Amino acid sequence: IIGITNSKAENFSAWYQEVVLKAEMVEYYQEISGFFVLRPLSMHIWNTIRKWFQGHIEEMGVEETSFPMFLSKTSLDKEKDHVEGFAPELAWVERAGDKKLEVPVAIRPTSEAVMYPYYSKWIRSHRDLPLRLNQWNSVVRWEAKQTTPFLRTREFLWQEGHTAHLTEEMASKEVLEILELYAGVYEQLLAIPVVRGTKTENEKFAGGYYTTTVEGYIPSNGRGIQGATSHALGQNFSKIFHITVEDPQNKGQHVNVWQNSWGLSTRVIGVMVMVHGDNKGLVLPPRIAQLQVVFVPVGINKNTSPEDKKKHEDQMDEMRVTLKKAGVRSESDWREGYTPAWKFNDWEMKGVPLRLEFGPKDAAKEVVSYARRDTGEKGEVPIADLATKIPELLETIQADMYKKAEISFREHRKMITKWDDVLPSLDEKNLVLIPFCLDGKCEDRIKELTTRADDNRDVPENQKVPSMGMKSLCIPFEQPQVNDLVPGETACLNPECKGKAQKWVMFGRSY
Ligand SMILES: O=C(C[C@H]1NCCC[C@H]1O)Cn1cnc2c(c1=O)CCCC2
Ligand SMILES: [Mg+2]
Repeated sequence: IIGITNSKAENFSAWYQEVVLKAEMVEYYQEISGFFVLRPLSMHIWNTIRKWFQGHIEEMGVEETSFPMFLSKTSLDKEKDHVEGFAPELAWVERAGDKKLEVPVAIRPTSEAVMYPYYSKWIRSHRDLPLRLNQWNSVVRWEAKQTTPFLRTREFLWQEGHTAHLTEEMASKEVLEILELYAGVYEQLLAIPVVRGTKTENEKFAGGYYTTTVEGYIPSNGRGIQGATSHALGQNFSKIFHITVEDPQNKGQHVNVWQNSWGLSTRVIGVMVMVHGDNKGLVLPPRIAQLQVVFVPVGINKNTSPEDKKKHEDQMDEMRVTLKKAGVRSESDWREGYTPAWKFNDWEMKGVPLRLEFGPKDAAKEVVSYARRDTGEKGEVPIADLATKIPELLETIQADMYKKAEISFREHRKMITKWDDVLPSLDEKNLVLIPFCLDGKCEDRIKELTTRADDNRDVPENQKVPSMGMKSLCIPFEQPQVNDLVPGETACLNPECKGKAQKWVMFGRSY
């Protein structure tokens, strides 16, 4: 059978794996587990994101760089505090050919330790600031946990931006500019709403000063997912790597520069699949779809005369040219030996946003029949109006996909003021906003208190009650303006905590 055999609601993880494989997005790399091949459909999405993001950071004055993919043990040991937690994920090269390496080298899991010795060398005067470099590359993190395409892989493509500034103000301004671009990748390209906020002490990048993040929501399981992070590093790394400039305010004094680092990876593609996909397969937002429109000829069969078939083909080619001129990416499916219905299923599985059916009856009426992938809605467009109506329809699809996801996310963000309402709310696939004291120990306890002892009931997958506890996802920039939380007065929601709530914090089961 073609088409997706797993149901998204019944077995989400099996559905996901099946979709990314059958839609020809990825291939499992059989030779070594945890690695995947990205196929053209995925690379088109990644390249669309890259072009958009690259254009914006160039406007900001960010330049491109490319550093070696290996780092030496010596430079790694320099920042052992922040790396130590990650050491198990480092992949090492010990030998080249049959020669043992004097000093083993690690494959970069991220490039701070590779780049910052050179930041120290290049940044002498405050005139060298701001230094803003970004690189598009891949990194390796030898995950111990189960890997899954796009969401958790041992190698992934990303961009990593690393900047240095004279003052904390200049650095913090950029942190937010970049975060807004990350939100734009999700909201404008992938039709996915995200909540912007700050990570708590427990969840921030340990080597940094503070972390800002865009958080997504997966309706199928009600879990939160980190979308991308923009970190203020403070002066932590410039102290470790001695990146200083003479203070223009008072000569002779040296100040450590203020740094940021920011990253967005191919994980975004996995989020898009999970949020928009359905039981027929992928549903692609038109702005990132390699193929936006597929023409399928109908009503053509062995009784059709060769000249009629030829005429039909020419008309379809003409329509494709019209669409190409209007900036629409389309193909015609003339595959022999497959019924239109078979073709409809195939393109639906691959997520093509809009199908145009064209048969002799349509030709007679000088229309083309359309079917939207997101809603299934059908209709007709006069051939004469293609150049305007089809781009409009694609933008409508993009907007409707976003709207649907935004409503779903908004409806599943619950403000909770009674501790006993937390678990039931999580079990209804919600994220929760709770009055929280911001203390790391309290957060650890909240995770424990909301972890259900797995009683190993052998219930069917979709009734299996998730046992994981809730983590903090972010402190939303947009704090609910209600008086249920008076900072410093309202109690932290954790019943065991004596502390006072400082902020509404979004918690949830998460990836
Ligand atoms: O990578 C970062 C911070 C920063 N790196 C650059 C891009 C933005 C941001 O991700 C955090 N981090 C996550 N994961 C790991 C490391 C690590 O530093 C280092 C060791 C292996 C695993
Ligand atoms: Mg990790």
